Amino acid sequence: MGSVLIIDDEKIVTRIFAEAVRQNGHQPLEAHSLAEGLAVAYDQNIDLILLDVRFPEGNGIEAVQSLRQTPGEPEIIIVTGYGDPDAAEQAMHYGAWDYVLKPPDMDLLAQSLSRALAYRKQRQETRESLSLERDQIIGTSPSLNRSLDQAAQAAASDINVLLTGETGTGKELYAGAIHATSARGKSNFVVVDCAALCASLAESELFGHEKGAFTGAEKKRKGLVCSADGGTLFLDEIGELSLDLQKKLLRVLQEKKFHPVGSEQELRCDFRIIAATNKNLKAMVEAEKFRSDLLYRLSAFTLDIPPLRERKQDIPDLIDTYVVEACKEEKLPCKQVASDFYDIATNFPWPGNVRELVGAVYRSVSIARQEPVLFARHLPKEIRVHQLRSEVSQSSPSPSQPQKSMPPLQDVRNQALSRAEKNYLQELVEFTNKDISSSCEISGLSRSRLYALLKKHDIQY
Ligand SMILES: Nc1ncnc2c1ncn2[C@@H]1O[C@H](COP(=O)(O)OP(=O)(O)OP(=O)(O)O)[C@@H](O)[C@H]1O
Repeated sequence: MGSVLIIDDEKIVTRIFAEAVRQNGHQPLEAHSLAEGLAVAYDQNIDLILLDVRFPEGNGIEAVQSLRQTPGEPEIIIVTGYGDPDAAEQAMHYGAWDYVLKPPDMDLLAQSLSRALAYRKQRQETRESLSLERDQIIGTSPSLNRSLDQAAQAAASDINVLLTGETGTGKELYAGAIHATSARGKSNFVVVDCAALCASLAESELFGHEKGAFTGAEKKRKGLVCSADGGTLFLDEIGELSLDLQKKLLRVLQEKKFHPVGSEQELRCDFRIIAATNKNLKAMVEAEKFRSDLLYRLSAFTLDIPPLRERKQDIPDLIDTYVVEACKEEKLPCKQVASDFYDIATNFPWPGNVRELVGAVYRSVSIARQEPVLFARHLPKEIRVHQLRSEVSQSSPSPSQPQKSMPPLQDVRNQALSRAEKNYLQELVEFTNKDISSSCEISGLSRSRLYALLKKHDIQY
């Protein structure tokens, strides 16, 4: 039996769907606005959501990602009275399971529902059996967990993997984890930064050369491809590879054979490729800047790593980890982190993702030097300015725009999350009889993070 949340502003619709869900042996829950739906999804462990599109407060499709990130990581079926192919595509892109038109054929809806629940059960079972050596990858958000599951699947096979995602999201980290977990984990992990390959020497760097093959080739040299024999060749920034090298790489991928520069002898190597890019390779193919046959070969398994702004709940753990690391490197005593530091860092959009956050933590630690607590004041100025600007613009509506009567979805989501967080902490403190060590153990929070959250919610301990 699964728990199915129906979010629709028309009560008659939620009632009809609830009855159908009950008849199929599942437990229905109803919500009549997106905000209410989000609050229920944060409070309860929901398996699947039937989601309407048009709400007085906004578009249901825009809420798919937020709903997918609630604790139950539910599957979502969009049920709408207004068929729109673009909206259907967008819904799939955001991770919806199905897109069904109203009034739905109840048998078909029931089929879609049970398939989604069966898929979910299977995913949970395989998640338990597959794991990834992810020691360095910090975070527990649902979207990070989903990408880790995919990485574990990739590690269990030997096919080529294409990692996509914005700069600084951790593509190299994932590549290393996939390699370490895979059957090739004991052999070499060879990193090639395609953006740094110098055009005239790129071929010899990749494939090696014979002595005297060109001016300056004083010794025979083994290339990076050969060093990856038995292991993994990680091609970072693959979108930067010239068309000429793309052609040569394609041949190597197809035949696993190549000639070092200036050599007649053909070498054979066995390696797996993991490539990474922050570019849109499909758009590059259309612009004839990337070979479609190479993209096809590389992307047997594609894994998109979400940007940090879509997994804000990982930010406090990342801060805790990197504060410890920065203090160690700077040979400073370890610092505590005040709640305003977490709050401002969590509100910042981090266009440079985790790399930018790590840089900000290091800068804050070095500014604070011997001071024992990191406050928001220690964060780089541009981050504090961003916070200030958003506070000022929220508190003073522009005179030319009528004041909105509905809050933005993000605010509603944050409030729902904050409420759920407070309830959880109150129950935790009660359950553990205010024992901080067991509270940390049960919640998985670090001591400093737990203290900060208790303080934030004004909970006595
Ligand atoms: N989930 C994470 N946990 C801990 N550290 C992370 C995480 N993601 C990224 N980092 C850190 O952020 C920095 C950037 O990561 P990485 O180089 O893997 O990103 P990238 O996506 O390959 O970036 P680019 O596209 O610019 O090459 C590194 O210091 C890495 O250790």
